[in-house]
Amino acid sequence: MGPSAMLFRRPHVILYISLALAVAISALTAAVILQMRQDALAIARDSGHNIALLVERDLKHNLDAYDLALNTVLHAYREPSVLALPATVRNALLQDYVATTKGMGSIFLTDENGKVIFQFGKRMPQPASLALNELFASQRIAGDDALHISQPFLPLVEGAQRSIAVSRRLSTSDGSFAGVVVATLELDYLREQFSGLSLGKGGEVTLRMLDGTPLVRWPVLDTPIPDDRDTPAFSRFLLSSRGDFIETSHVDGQRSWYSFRRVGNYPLVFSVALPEQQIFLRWRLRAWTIGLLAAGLDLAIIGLALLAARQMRKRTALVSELREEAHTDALTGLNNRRAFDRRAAEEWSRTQRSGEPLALLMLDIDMFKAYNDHYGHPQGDVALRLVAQTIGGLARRPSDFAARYGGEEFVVLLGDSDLAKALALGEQIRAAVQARSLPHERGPLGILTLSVGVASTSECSAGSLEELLEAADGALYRAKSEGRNRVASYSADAVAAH
Ligand SMILES: Nc1nc2c(ncn2[C@@H]2O[C@H](COP(=O)(O)OP(=O)(O)OP(=O)(O)O)[C@@H](O)[C@H]2O)c(=O)[nH]1
Repeated sequence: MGPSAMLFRRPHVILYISLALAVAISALTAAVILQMRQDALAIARDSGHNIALLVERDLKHNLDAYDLALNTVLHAYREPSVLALPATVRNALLQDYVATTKGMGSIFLTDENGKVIFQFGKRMPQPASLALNELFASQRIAGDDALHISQPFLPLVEGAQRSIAVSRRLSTSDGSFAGVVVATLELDYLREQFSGLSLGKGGEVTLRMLDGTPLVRWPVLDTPIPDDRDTPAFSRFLLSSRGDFIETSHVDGQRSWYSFRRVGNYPLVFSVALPEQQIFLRWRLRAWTIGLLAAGLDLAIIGLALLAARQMRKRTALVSELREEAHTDALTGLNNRRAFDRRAAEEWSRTQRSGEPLALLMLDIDMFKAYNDHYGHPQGDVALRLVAQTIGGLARRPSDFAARYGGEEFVVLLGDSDLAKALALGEQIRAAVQARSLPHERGPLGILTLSVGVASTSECSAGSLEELLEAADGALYRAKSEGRNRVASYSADAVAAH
């Protein structure tokens, strides 16, 4: 049997195959969607890293330049030969050094009393109006001349912008306080730098001091930059010099992907936050599209398989119906002549091999032409059905095979039956038909009867199926000629007459 024939016999197999296919498609789709999600996160992560890295390097570079400017001024004022120069020449010289720093508000140097000795910049702070008293006081008591970054402040100068001050302490040779050198950095400059970053919708960058003081945020908020020093996100900034993590923002309650870096050795931390919703926005759209397509495909496959299975079942039912019809006599419901021929040939071969006897009954309704003529053809059909029913009801063993041989003639094939058994069944059938007492005016007894011819290989030496048929037919002829309504065997001695 070929694979397609096997499928036709088992339509549920196609359903199982389609289900397996649908499951495989779903699993593959889920794997692709998950991979795409990871890719989306990886892209956001990379872009966060890159932004943090580039900005951190730029900030560090800028602060290093500030430090260099402070040191230049500092060293110049420790150098007697520079100090000997006229103030205008000295200042012009120094200006050239410090003018390269970006975002510079101003740079100035004071003596130990806060008196400005050198100053340069767009907005010159007046010593009396310095909002840097605190810085000055803390540098006075500081034990070293390390770089100090101040809290943000607004210089008391017209047009000044929020700034931070980067300062170093001037010490005399014995280490006592000799003044400060201070450079102010306008935070707007940094904001401007940050504004050029491409962060996507909802993304933000923030520069904070390590004590949590926010300095610059982009995009700019309408409200002051939220102080988030007590948030879980900020506490993670303190754990290491760089890293990334997902955390819920305390500002808008959104989960965001954070990437952060400390700015060199300065007490500053720069962070990038990209909202998770935004990171997965495109992925979500694609995932839905792919997911729906896959679901549609699954449904189509299962639907088609259901349809095909239904068609196959219909076809199988039709085929068996046709097969049944091809072997059944339409009028009586008994096996037809073709079915008999096939079965008889099979049985003949089987008994030839096994040596078991094979018997045959030929049955013919008596004076049926007269019955038809008298009662009409339709009633003749009724009688035929009744006789067929009687024969079928008695030839019930699995090895019995009853068929309509043609017209008003029937046959019964009896596997593993000798003549005695066959005669007994013939007699049983004859008696049963007689017992029905169907009126037949022209019949031998005034009721419908039949004659039976019997032959069995146990008694006759039939060399072929045809010879066995001929023997049974001959016996039937004898039953008819000897008066009808009787059973006769192929030999004259075995006739049972009634
Ligand atoms: N109603 C009906 N009659 C059928 C059918 N097939 C055959 N016959 C009739 O059966 C009759 C057979 O008659 P005959 O072969 O002459 O034999 P008989 O009249 O039975 O006489 P004996 O066999 O000698 O007893 C014919 O009249 C056929 O028309 C059928 O399907 N339906």
